[in-house]
Amino acid sequence: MSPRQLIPTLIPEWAPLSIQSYMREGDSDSPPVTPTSQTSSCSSSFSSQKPTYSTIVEDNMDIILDEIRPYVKKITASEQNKKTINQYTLGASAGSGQFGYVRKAYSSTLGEVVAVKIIPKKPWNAQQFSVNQVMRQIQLWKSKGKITKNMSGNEAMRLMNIEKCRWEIYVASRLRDSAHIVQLIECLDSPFSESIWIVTKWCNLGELQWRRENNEDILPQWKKLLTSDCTVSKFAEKIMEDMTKGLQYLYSQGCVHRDIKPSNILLDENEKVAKLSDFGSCIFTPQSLPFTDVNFADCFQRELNKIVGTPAFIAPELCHLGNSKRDFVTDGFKLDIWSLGVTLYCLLHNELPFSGDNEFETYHKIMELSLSSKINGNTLNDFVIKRLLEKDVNLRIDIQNLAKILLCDQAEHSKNSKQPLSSNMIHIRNEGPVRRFFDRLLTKKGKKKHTEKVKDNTFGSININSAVSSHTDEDLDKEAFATTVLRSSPDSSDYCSSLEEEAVQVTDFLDTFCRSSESLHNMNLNNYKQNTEVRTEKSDSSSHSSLKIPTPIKAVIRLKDSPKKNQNKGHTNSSPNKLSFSLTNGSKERHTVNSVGPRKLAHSGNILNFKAYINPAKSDTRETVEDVKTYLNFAEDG
Ligand SMILES: Nc1ncnc2c1ncn2[C@@H]1O[C@H](COP(=O)(O)OP(=O)(O)OP(=O)(O)O)[C@@H](O)[C@H]1O
Repeated sequence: MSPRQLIPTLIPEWAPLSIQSYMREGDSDSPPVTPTSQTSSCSSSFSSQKPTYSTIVEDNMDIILDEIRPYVKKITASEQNKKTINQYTLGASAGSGQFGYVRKAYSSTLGEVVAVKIIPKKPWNAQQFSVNQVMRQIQLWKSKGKITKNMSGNEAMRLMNIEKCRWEIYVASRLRDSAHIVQLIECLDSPFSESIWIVTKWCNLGELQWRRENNEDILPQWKKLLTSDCTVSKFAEKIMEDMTKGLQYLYSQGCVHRDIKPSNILLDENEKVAKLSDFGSCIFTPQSLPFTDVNFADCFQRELNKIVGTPAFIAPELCHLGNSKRDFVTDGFKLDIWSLGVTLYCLLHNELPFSGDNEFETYHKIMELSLSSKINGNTLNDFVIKRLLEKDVNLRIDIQNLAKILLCDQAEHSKNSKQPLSSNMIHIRNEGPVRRFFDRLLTKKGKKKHTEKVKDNTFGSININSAVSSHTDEDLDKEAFATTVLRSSPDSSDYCSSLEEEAVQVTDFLDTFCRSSESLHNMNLNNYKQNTEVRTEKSDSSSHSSLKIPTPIKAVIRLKDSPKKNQNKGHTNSSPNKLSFSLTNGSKERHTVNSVGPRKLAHSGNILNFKAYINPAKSDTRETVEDVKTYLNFAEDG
């Protein structure tokens, strides 16, 4: 009987043989090669490749592994029919994402229902990694001496996918101390398991839904979270409160989420709380990671300027593709504030604020379309539009101020009531701090009716009169905004005296992590949906697929879903499904990319969209080789 083949695992020492054939003899325990210590013996042009956030993380994977080890348990018992695995009895499917599917399960040790996310090690979505990405990764591993022999694309993709899971688990393990984050319980894996199993707390109401037939409809899910007197506005306030707490916690950990949207917010009826989930796009500031690198600050900065997330929720400062305003992002935390603003807007208006026929049109609207016509005198709505959906990143409210403004009443409450305010109680209360905040704001408005220009820091500098009664952006006193948003005003003590004045310090906001699971959202989702066996009724109300890609380059590589491909099935060989290649140098990579050919590329709608976006004056409907080059160059710079 031939021995069972070992499959790579989260914990490398569990399946040493599986990668041994790619490693230099006796090299498996050698320290990681840092970008700066690369030797000139690496013939590939990749040896001089600029370090990125992800390469730095990868170089320090040993440290990441040490951190996640306590959470990774070996699969010791599982049934063939997949009804049980270790102490978990699996139940119904709860939904699926781009990389795996989620099942409800019962934990006999915890005595409670949990969620189990099952991620196949070999990506089931063949488009999760582009050919380009896989080739680069193989070259990188080669240049660092981590592999010596050629590796098949499939094998590389599997290792890349496992590495992506390690990061996601690491992030989740760092974010376990907040009631507003979906908590990681543990992960299961073994050298014989085709999948990685991530166990988290169960959120019985599922992802946040927002689309409804009529604007004033209250969704059943909402009523379960906010049991009494649920209105659209009150529900949105509740989400704002919980998400502010969630983001405040992320900020305290130096973590930028980068994919805040309704489908990444899960609702828990028992705790009456909304929680943030899906940490695959998260990045930590260099200061908050347990390793250093001389290039880290720069790489973080570059990573922050990549388009990662979900197009409709991406902040305007990221949408300046291909022009001088790129590299605009220095404060990653404000990207999340914007996305929260979009989420709240969806709840309040039952529509996306910015939505185009393709991602580039969406970006254009995000940058150019004013929401001033949506200012309607509703305090919450106007606050969201003026402060969270402020296009100028310098004027947008930051998380410290948002938390200070919205949550200070809660701190006062706990101080005054002497009653310990458990997190559950906070959420069960009908009159949450946000409600009281807005009520108070309205009262204040009445009191200050005659004040010319109210410098009221309850709103972190918002001009109360204009926030409540004016209907245009022009009425905003931006200068007052800027000064009060950017510094913490002593006047705010009036309402926030019980709060710690100092937010947790994150020394600077440079840089990022290059997510290895880059994907172009539309193509990915379609393809994935075709591939997956698990079909669940995923609410259309909130499902917007993430763009886990710094650039649109995947459209070049992924021809699978292009109109041309549909007409002519002869392109299957260019599909990443069929990846089986090995590379020795960068020029060959170019060849491979070019061999896809401009003619075929001309059928990728995304290139045309990209072209129109970069140069709206040119209205031709055909791509030239130059267009493709521009596209690739842009992607390379991404
Ligand atoms: N802890 C949980 N409790 C309850 N339901 C969950 C939980 N985690 C996930 N789900 C359900 O499973 C679905 C899929 O979750 P998953 O995290 O795999 O994907 P996603 O976040 O929607 O997408 P992607 O990972 O592609 O960005 C969710 O939309 C949600 O409905």
